[in-house]
Amino acid sequence: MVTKKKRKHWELLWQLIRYQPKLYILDSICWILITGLPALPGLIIREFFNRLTNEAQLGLSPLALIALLLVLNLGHIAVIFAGRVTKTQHRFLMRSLLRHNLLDRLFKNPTAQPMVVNQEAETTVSQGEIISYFRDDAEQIEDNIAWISELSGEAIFGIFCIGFLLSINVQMTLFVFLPLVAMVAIIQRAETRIKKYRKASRQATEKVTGILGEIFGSVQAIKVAGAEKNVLDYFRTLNDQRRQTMIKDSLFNAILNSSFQNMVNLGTGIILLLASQLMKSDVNQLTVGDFALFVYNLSFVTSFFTSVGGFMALSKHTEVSFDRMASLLSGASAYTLVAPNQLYLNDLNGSQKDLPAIEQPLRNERYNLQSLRVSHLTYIYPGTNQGITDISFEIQRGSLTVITGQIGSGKTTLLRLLLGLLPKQSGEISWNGNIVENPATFFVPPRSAYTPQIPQLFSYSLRENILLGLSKDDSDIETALNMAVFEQDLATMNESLETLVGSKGVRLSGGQMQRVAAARMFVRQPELMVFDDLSSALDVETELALWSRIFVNTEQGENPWTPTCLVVSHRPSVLRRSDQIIVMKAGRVEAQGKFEEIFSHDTTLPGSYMSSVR
Ligand SMILES: Nc1ncnc2c1ncn2[C@@H]1O[C@H](COP(=O)(O)OP(=O)(O)OP(=O)(O)O)[C@@H](O)[C@H]1O
Repeated sequence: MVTKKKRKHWELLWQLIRYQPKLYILDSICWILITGLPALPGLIIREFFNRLTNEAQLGLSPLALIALLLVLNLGHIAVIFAGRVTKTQHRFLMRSLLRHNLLDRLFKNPTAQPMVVNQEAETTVSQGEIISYFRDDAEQIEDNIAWISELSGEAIFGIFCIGFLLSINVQMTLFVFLPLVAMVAIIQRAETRIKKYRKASRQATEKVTGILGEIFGSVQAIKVAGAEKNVLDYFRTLNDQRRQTMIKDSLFNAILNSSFQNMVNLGTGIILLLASQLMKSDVNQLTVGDFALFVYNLSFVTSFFTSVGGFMALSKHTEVSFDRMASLLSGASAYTLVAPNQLYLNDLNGSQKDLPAIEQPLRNERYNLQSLRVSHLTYIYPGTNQGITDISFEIQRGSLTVITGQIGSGKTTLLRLLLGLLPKQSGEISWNGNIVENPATFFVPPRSAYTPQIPQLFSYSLRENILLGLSKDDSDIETALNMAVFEQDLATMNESLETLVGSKGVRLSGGQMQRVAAARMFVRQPELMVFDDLSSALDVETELALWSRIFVNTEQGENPWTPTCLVVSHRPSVLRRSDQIIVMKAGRVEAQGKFEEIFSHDTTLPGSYMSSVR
């Protein structure tokens, strides 16, 4: 079991390395030279000392040897500079690829809501918590990749130096391996603890970033409730927990690193004692130059072994990071994280590939809505008995269907289920008599568009919020805004379509946000328009004007369009002008039909609800 997991983690790292092989090789060459070039002065030092004892082999003057030393050091500085550039570029690519792939996968979830799978159970991850995955875990994996090329550089010269040591004295060299054996044994024994501490510290960080996100998202609510002290106390508790787990994690790491360092130092001490004995003895005598070279090379070998120890611990942390990121993939393979997707980032020369054109939705007569049928649709929220059960209805082209009912009766759940934003547990949806297999990918423009109860706007201009990458003329945007009854609001805005709406549209009123979101739908001219409770933010006249414009204006002009509307509403005026009403109660359809049929005097609907719509 353990072996399988280990292999998998290495396979993922290998996939990442293969993403940009040329850059990786260039970077590795730089790092081989950065770590390896300092080994060469050892030869010069031996020559220098042997010259003092008249045992030199090359016959170079001391000045020439010093000049050679200088040239080597200048070359070293040059490769350090090049290595920094390649390393930064490569690290950035690795981190970006992981983040891109994780984000791409999250967007593919029907709800685009991050969910983490832990022990078979799925739980949502808040916007604040997700930062820890995108920042800390991606950087951990990036660190591991960076270490591989640095360690390969050290390994090549480590082996080269071991060769030298062996050529000088085999017996002494064997002691070099003792610390390495001990380090491997320690890592094997400490594996569970390394992972446990790292997992706990990541989870604690996740909680802190999570609460920070929630605090900043609800400052007003906290102030209004006078809950500042309680919130800060809770924040402090989470920070204390984080401090404790981080200290454990860092301390354990530091203990491991220092024990590796000390083991290596002890090994070096033993070797030096042995060397002094050999230098004194008649047999196997070392020259002063040999000894100088041995000591010089020994430092490379020992620092390489210390790095190996650190690297083994780092790899365990990387396994934790891969596991954590993979838990967000909703069952997709961990390979999704390392898939070689295009990133469109600047390369080493500063050039960048052109971004792909945004796919413009194509209208296709074949998809024109004639009828939409929903049969026996059911969804119960996991772990609860809330949701909707056995919902059936049919919608005809060009009609207005209103879903109504008391709060919590399942109206939003029904819309979300129909649009594939929740996975249906049973039932069927057919579009023109054909079963819709995957509603999440089917109910998109130009087939369908949706405005949720709380519309999502971005901190861009009005134009960008409406188009979201779509290519349309200003006249189309203005027509859409006009249909959304926004023309008077637009006239008061100095910057017109270039007006910035602020983060999440804070510079707009609730009603303006709703109508901008509606204009976003209209500009796409979808066959089916789904609104979740427009009435909540619009006054009666504005809403009536909006419905009249939808059904009057769309049949005229250059591009006649026959939209079909499915809306949640409680407003009597909308219920009256609808073609069909679906009344929900406790997750089921309580009544269905035209206004007069449903709200006649002998209705069985609850009195309070009846009086609210009459
Ligand atoms: N994510 C969720 N997890 C668990 N239960 C949920 C979830 N979302 C909604 N519910 C429950 O499902 C039921 C239906 O909720 P839904 O939001 O569909 O009602 P609604 O009719 O749209 O309400 P409102 O008129 O207040 O918008 C409610 O009892 C609600 O508490």
